[in-house]
Amino acid sequence: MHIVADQNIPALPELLGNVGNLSCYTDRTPPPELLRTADALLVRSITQVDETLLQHAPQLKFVATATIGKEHLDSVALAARNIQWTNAPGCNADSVGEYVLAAVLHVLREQNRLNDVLDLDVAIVGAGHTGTATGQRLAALGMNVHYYDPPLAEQGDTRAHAHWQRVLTSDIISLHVPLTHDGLYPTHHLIDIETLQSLHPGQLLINACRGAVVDNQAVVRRCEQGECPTLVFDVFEHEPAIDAAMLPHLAIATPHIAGHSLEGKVGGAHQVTTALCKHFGIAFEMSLSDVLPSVDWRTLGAVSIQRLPDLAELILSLYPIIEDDRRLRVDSVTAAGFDHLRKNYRKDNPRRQLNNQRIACHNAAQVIRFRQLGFNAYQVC
Ligand SMILES: NC(=O)C1=CN([C@@H]2O[C@H](COP(=O)(O)OP(=O)(O)OC[C@H]3O[C@@H](n4cnc5c(N)ncnc54)[C@H](O)[C@@H]3O)[C@@H](O)[C@H]2O)C=CC1
Ligand SMILES: O=C(O)C(=O)[C@H](O)COP(=O)(O)O
Repeated sequence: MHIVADQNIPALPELLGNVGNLSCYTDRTPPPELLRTADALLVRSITQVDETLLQHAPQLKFVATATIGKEHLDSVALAARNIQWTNAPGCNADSVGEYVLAAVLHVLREQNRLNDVLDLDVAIVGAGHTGTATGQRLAALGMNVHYYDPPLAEQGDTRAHAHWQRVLTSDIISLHVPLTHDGLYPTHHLIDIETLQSLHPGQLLINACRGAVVDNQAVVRRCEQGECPTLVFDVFEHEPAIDAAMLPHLAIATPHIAGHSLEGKVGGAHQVTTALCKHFGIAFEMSLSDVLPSVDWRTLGAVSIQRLPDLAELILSLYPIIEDDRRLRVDSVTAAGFDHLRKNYRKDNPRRQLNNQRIACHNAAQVIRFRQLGFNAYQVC
């Protein structure tokens, strides 16, 4: 079997072992000479799998994306050729949760508002894998988290509501929806100029889902009026050709790396390998921990969860999100620079998740809160 894969999907040589011959491509689109003999194709979110690509792949039987997002796969074109496909649901949800946690702590610290957390309302827009991972962490800080998700509310999910006005009046609004253009609740330009006009400087809007969920031109227009909300964007319309005019208005801007912890990326690779083997009827028994590089465990004494400055200091020392912002502003405002930064994201020092940090706690309540934040917490006598 010939498997063609994006070179930036980690651990594939170990995972695929003897499953087939692996060829990797480095650009956004795999070259036709590789596609010609491909039986399976493994991609990331930057590869458009559409009729143009499929025309070059007459033998293709299976496509998987090692990402949560799947709008880059043309399901109609794939179905027309009877090609099975899948994404990797939830693979990097904890990574996104940690990204938003770090972003919120950074912004509140800069604004001298860390002591206000118990008064802050958080609207999570989209209560799926990434929204839930994010909401859990912000609730652990003591914030009042609610979930706006009309499709889930309709299905009777009691966590979810459908009150957009409640979103607009929240102190923090964090977006976690797929990019959709049709259906009852399309998300393309969900945040438009009208919405942006209604937000004020005390509010924080975070986009770590897809760029086009927010109208980027409207952001520039809104910010030029002044008195705009604080903005944190990991994703942009028209990536990798982002609108540089937006950057000065963003408190944190990063190159679509919210899901790029090593655990998130290797998790995606593991999920697509499992799906590929299942599709072709091949036995596959490797677990994620077989391929995830181990870390040197560190045991930290629990900082008091009530002392937010200490907790913020700890989390931001483990994931200094502002370094990702600086790299984008310095290196990557061109399309080539943006892509380069993503491909080489922390190559020498991969971002590891907080569950690699052991926290010694003195009571059960502390253990629960630290675990909700994502740490590997345990109780000492
Ligand atoms: N920046 C990054 O690195 C990453 C970005 N993403 C993006 O985040 C998106 C969400 O990921 P997950 O939470 O894992 O997806 P999910 O499929 O688990 O959850 C999405 C939720 O959004 C809800 N939803 C759909 N339309 C909505 C609307 N108009 N208003 C409110 N809620 C709506 C759905 O009912 C669902 O519960 C992905 O589709 C992907 O595009 C995901 C991972 C990493
Ligand atoms: O999972 C998703 O959806 C994402 O957006 C990824 O985390 C980032 O995309 P890739 O860089 O992995 O294509």
